[in-house]
Amino acid sequence: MPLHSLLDQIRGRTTPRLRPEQPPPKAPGHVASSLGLSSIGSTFSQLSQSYIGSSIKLLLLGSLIETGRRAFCWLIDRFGVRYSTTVRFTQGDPSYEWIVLFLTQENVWRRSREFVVSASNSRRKWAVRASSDATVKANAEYVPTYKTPQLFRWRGYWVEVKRSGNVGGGDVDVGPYPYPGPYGGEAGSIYITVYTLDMNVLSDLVEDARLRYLEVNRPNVVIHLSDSQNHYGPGQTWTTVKHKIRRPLSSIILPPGVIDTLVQDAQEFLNTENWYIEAGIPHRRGYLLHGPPGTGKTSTIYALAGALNLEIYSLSLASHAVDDSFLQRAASSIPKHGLLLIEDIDCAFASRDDDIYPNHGIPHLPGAHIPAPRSKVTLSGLLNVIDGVGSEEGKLFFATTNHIDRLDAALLRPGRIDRKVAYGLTTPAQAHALFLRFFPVARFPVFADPEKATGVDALAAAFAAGVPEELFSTAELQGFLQGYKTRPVEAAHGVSAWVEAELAERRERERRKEERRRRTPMVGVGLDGLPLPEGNKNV
Ligand SMILES: Nc1ncnc2c1ncn2[C@@H]1O[C@H](COP(=O)(O)OP(=O)(O)OP(=O)(O)O)[C@@H](O)[C@H]1O
Repeated sequence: MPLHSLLDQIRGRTTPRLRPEQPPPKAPGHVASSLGLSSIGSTFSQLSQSYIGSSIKLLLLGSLIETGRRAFCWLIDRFGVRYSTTVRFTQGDPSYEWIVLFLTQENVWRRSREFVVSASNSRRKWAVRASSDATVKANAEYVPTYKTPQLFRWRGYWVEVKRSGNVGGGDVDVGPYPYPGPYGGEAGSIYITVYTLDMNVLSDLVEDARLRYLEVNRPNVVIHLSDSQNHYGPGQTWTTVKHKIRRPLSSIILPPGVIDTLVQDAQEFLNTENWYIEAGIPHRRGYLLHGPPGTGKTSTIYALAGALNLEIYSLSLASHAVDDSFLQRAASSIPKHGLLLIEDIDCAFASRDDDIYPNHGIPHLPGAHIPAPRSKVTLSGLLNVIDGVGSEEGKLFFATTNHIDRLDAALLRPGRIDRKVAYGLTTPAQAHALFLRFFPVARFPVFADPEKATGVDALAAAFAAGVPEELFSTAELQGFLQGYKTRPVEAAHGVSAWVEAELAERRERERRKEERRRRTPMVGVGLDGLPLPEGNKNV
């Protein structure tokens, strides 16, 4: 160690020694500014280093999270697609009714938080009762708006239910079911998703829904109606469902054997599908019930459907919404063993004299010409439907008419109409039976008429004798008897006077009709030889 350094150490002071490589000291002012800049610079560089570092870290973290989220969604999607099955039930299809009932029974919407309150409706099945108080129950129902998806357990599986479809303008559910109803809007759909690997679970669920529906409707006949083409938008056909209490076959009063033969025939048809297949004959059967109004044609079909457990799909060709393509669609959406009913089938092919002698209940003004309604359905369109073109087999087809003579021979040929059943005005035997249906012996004392010591059977005979043979329909007699629900004696004695009054009224109606016809200016003679009223020149 050099001597001066050693001396410095001994003195206890250290004098900075300039190393030869260090730059010479600068002026005091210059040093200060140099020192400030460098600290700012270093602070800035430190800051920017930490900022960029944090940003990068954040970026990495965000990317990691997003990637994780996407991977998770992907997994969920994969899981959803692979391990769940979804089906859609669209309103207008019969299966929609099954699922509505099923969900109601499962009380799926009990956690709904948005309701439309409505007055009680005996037909509504789709409501939640908010109170256990019987009087409240009877007066108001809470119909869920069904917006939120609901999860529920069925036989140990998780099932999710969702609903779609707008509700005609406002978001209000109207009518007995949670779908738009006659207020427009698209058809409602219900989506059911079952979370399971087993595909059969879903079909089991649908079958369960169907069986419950059949069970609930056992005391009823289910009638699907096709009100209008645009009811729920294109594709929707059977838009309304009605439930009628099943009518016993014995309540239909017809000549002996008529109804039994009909039921046996339909039952045999349903039981012999294989025979039809082996014989190469299309498995369908057509029936035409014809005769005057009010003689029991429709009642027979309802009672038969009830006895054979069939659902009725009824449509009217008079509706202007029904054309060939609609008819085809409607017929092909009827499930197997459904009964297609076309009432008043002749109205599709109105004859020329309809304009002169309207039977549609439209009062004719003197001299006025009101054209009879014409259907948009063509004969060939109707024949295609009856032939079952494009639709499943195993269906019964029933038609009714008051004018069999107006029907085209092509429509009546076997294979289309296999059985024709004629209905007539009431015979004395039918009048007798009708009286006893109103006043059964069991409910009325042995001597219903104590003065003459006669029972209801004798009164029924007197009633039948007072009704001229085949002049009145059963519906007309039923109307008369309804005025005497608990008074068989008055009913039996009063029928002759009623008959007189009815016949006098008919004569008067005929007279007025004849007079109107005479006053209506005629312009020629139609192809059928009948006079044509003004406005009918081109017919
Ligand atoms: N043969 C019958 N047996 C029992 N009830 C009958 C009979 N005919 C008519 N009725 C009663 O009359 C009413 C009308 O009957 P329904 O509608 O079956 O007659 P319809 O022949 O189909 O008439 P339309 O040709 O006008 O459609 C029903 O209430 C039904 O109970």
